[in-house]
Amino acid sequence: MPLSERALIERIRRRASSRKFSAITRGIGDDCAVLDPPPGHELLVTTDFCLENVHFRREWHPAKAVGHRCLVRGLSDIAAMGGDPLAAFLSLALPAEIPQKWVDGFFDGLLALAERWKVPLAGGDIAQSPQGVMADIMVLGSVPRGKAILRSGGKPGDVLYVTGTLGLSVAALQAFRAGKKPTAKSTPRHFFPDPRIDIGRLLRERKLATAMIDLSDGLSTDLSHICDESGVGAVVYATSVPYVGGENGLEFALNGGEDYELLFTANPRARVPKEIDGVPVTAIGEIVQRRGMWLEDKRGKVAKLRPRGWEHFRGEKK
Ligand SMILES: Nc1ncnc2c1ncn2[C@@H]1O[C@H](COP(=O)(O)OP(=O)(O)O)[C@@H](O)[C@H]1O
Ligand SMILES: Cc1ncc(C[n+]2csc(CCOP(=O)(O)OP(=O)(O)O)c2C)c(N)n1
Ligand SMILES: [Mg+2]
Repeated sequence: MPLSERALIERIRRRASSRKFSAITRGIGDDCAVLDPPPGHELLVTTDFCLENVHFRREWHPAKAVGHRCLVRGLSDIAAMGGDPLAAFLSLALPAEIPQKWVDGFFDGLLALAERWKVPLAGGDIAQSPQGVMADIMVLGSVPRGKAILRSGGKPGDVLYVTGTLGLSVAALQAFRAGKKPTAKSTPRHFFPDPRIDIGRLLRERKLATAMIDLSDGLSTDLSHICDESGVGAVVYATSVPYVGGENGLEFALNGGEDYELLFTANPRARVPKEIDGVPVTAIGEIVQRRGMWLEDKRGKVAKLRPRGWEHFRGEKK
């Protein structure tokens, strides 16, 4: 059984004290939080569910990793716009039978990541859930007016880039399904992914990216969002996609999901660094005028690339 609603909110309030943040006039404790965004900036707002047995399993994921991954989902969206996070809000529904120890672990993970990126938890809601933990994270961010990097800016001829190494997160899930016990040590990118906020900001500041998205559903599906919004197509070079070997390596990289890396397009003349903050930045393809997506293999053979990443309502499959 968790603490009472009142006691729980008091505990969160104590732990999440947002006094030291200049953008927060009023944090936890009133009807609304009062925010004071930097002058000349626009607000970014994103919200994402984190649901038991959809996004995590209590028997697979330590509470700390669940809290961390919950906040990462929002921070990664802010990164994908080239923005800086301002404040986070958490709506949390807990089943009556959950131990307070689990709840404390969840906040350990969430607040450690919030601290690392200096994002105050400035409000939220608590309710009893009829079944399973349900967390909805909302993150507000800011970006200089008119400078957000949209999904819609891709142009034919642009080069397609991705940060990091893909497919590691889904590989950990597959290991769980096979009865193995992957750990944060063996697969940190699954349990404790770091959001690519600094990279997103640098790409915006240096005007390098023309379009950007974070990889939550999987490269094939998230690339289709860039293509749809930009009104373009794309060719991906299979041999360039950064993944760790293994028979399913490429499949995991293309369709796995929850990589929380950045996928972006850039003008071919843009000087995109090969590495940013120790994270590799790899050219994996190009944007073309013709709508659709194609995968080119090492012999130059081209096949249709379909969006086969994560989709809710398609039944559990990965
Ligand atoms: N229930 C909803 N009501 C309104 N807008 C929604 C809803 N669900 C998703 N959206 C919007 O649809 C767009 C795509 O959502 P989604 O694919 O979940 O993005 P992401 O992968 O960044 O979370 C976003 O602009 C999101 O805000
Ligand atoms: C128990 C469990 N099963 C499956 C997955 C895999 N999974 C769940 S949701 C998802 C995709 C991302 O989630 P979504 O809610 O679509 O995020 P969004 O695109 O809205 O950011 C993946 C790969 C998981 N993380 N945990
Ligand atoms: Mg979403």
